[in-house]
Parts: sequence; structure tokens; C-alpha cells
Amino acid sequence: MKITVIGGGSWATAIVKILSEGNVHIKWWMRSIEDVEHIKKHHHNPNYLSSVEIHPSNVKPYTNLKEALRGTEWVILAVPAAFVTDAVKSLTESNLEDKKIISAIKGMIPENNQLITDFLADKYAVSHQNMGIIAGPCHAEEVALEKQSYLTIASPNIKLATEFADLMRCRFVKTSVLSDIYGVEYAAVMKNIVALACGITHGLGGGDNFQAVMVSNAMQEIKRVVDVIAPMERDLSASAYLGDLLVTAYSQFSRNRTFGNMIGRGYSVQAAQLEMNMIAEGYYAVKCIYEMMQKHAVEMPITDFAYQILYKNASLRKEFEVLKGKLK
Ligand SMILES: NC(=O)C1=CN([C@@H]2O[C@H](COP(=O)(O)OP(=O)(O)OC[C@H]3O[C@@H](n4cnc5c(N)ncnc54)[C@H](OP(=O)(O)O)[C@@H]3O)[C@@H](O)[C@H]2O)C=CC1
Ligand SMILES: O=C(CO)COP(=O)(O)O
Repeated sequence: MKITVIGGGSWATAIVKILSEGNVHIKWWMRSIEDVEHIKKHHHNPNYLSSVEIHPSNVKPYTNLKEALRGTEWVILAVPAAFVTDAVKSLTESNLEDKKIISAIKGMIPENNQLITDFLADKYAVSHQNMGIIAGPCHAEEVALEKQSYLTIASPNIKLATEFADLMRCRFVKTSVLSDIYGVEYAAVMKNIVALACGITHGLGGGDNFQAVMVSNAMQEIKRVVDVIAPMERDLSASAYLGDLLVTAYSQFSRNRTFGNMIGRGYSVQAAQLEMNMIAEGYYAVKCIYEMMQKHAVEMPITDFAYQILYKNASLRKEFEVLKGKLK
């Protein structure tokens, strides 16, 4: 079994570690030739999760994406949404033909507010039946530590989801499947916005009492948004939805919460991005969801709060007061 992993960051590294537990051959694409050389020589990713050992017998790093895709059955996309178009720009439809494509990305393409699966369908004619997503509450850092984790593979094609769930199951990862690909993808985008907003309010002095109310209001906001853009019966208390919201809003490892916390403490967006050295998808997601939802009359106090602060340069204190007034 040959699998291509696209992306050299923390989540791609964690996915390579998980897959390496099984009997698979991984062709791992990243953009930096220096990083590829480092991995070949030292068997570790120099910049992300560098404690993880990369086994040369079943993982081969590449900088040529077409070569990395040659002869593989599965493709996993794991670069932040804002860089996906750039990462795959050398490809044509034929490079992805007959491949099963899994997005591990929890974000939307900022230029056109598009989900990754819709981008793949539009630009590369990939059928939704040949796609899935990796969801669930799971930080790359805990995968590196082999802490017990749970992933959900969502696809309208349950056979494909089940096959991929089998590949991702290992000593420290349990997997399950869902058919609700859109709901899970949008809920993952929304939970990043919420975690970022939780970080901002924490930075502004909000306590645990306030955050608990934020998170429960957030669940209702996520439901309102997802019900409008991807209506169907779903159990939002499943770990792919609620679990991911909780881990991102509360974990010390959350990039979105950390980024928001810096904003709440007075950092500019640019300073927070520089300090982080990792991508907080929620920053882009706030604008995507805010713009997308303009045509729908949906109450979104948490998204509005983050949008006003991040994109309208609004007063942190004033927006915090507005948010306090709106939460129940
Ligand atoms: N980290 C986590 O725990 C989890 C992350 N995710 C999702 O996974 C996705 C990837 O995030 P994550 O791995 O954390 O991100 P990181 O911030 O850890 O890494 C970002 C990666 O993107 C690369 N990159 C930047 N620009 C480009 C470009 N133009 N073309 C190709 N690659 C580029 C960087 O390369 P370079 O180093 O060369 O700059 C780096 O390898 C996100 O959607 C995230 O939400 C999902 C679940 C868990
Ligand atoms: O999706 C994640 C955990 O499930 C990662 O969230 P962060 O990007 O905020 O770290």
C-alpha cells in the first residue's frame, strides 16, 4: 500500500507517524529541499515534532510532488488551507485521477471561501465519492507522545472511509467513520473560530466561568451555521464535532487558542503570527464564515466578535462587552 502525504508541518508529521505504525509505504512531500535532506540524514523533521522518528525503510521524503504522487493509491492533504492552492499548483486533473484523496485540513480557502473538498471537486474534478476527511479531537503534539487519541474519517463513501479508518488505526489511535463530510468539515472550521475567540477573551481576563458559557453558546452557534449550510440530521455531541471544539478551546497545544490569547493581550495579528511559527486556521476562517453567512440571517455572536477584532480593528474591550451582553 502506497500513500502520499502532502505537507511538512506538525499535522503531516503526526499523520506520517500514525501511518508508519502500519504496513504501508509513505511518499512524503514537503516544499523545502533542506528539510527533505535533513530527514534523509537524521530521520527527524527539523522544524515540527522533531522528536518523532521517521523510519527510512517505509517513509521517503520528496520535493517533487508529481514524483511523490506516482504509483500511490491514497493522497493525504495536510497543508494549511491558505497554502493548498500554492502547494498543488503544479498538478493537473490527471495527476489525481483514480486516487482516493483525504483532507486533513481544518480550514477554508480564503480567496474564495471554499471548503477543501469543494476545491478538489471544482479544480481537479475529484468525485466526492473518492474523498474523505480526517476529523476529531487530536493534537499533533499528543500523537508525538503516543497519547491515546480518536479520529473520525468522514466521507459520503462509507466503504472508502472504513478503508482509510483501518489504515489510521494503531496502538494509540482509535478510528470511527461518519458520512457527514460537509457537516464535519464546517464544524471543524467553526471550532477554530471559537477557540481563537476563547483565547482572546482569556487574554482579556475572562475566566473559566466565562469560557464555559462561550463554549456552550458556541455549540449552538455551530449548529445554527451548519444547519443552514449543510442541513441534515446529525448528532453534534459526537467527538468529531463537540470533542474537537472542546480540545481546541481548552488545550495548551491549540494554535487557535494561543493565537487568540496573544491578540487579547494586545499583540497585532502580524506579531502573533510571527511569534507562533505555526498556522492558526481560525484567523482565515473568521473572514470566510463571516462573509459566507452574510446572505443568511444567522445569529453568530462569537464569529462577529472575532471578525470585528481581527478584520475591523475594533476595540477589544468594547467588543468584549458586546459579546458579554449577547451570551446566555
Ligand atoms: N497541528 C495539529 O495538531 C492539527 C492540525 N490540523 C490541520 O492540519 C492542517 C495543517 O496544519 P499544521 O500541520 O498544524 O500546520 P503547521 O503550522 O504545523 O505547518 C505548516 C506547514 O505548511 C507549510 N507551508 C507553508 N506555506 C506553504 C506553501 N505555500 N506550500 C506548501 N506548504 C506550505 C509549512 O512549510 P514550511 O515549514 O516550509 O514553512 C509547514 O510545513 C491545518 O489545516 C490544521 O488545521 C488538524 C488536526 C490537528
Ligand atoms: O484541530 C486541532 C485539534 O483537533 C488542532 O487545533 P489547533 O490548530 O488550534 O491546534
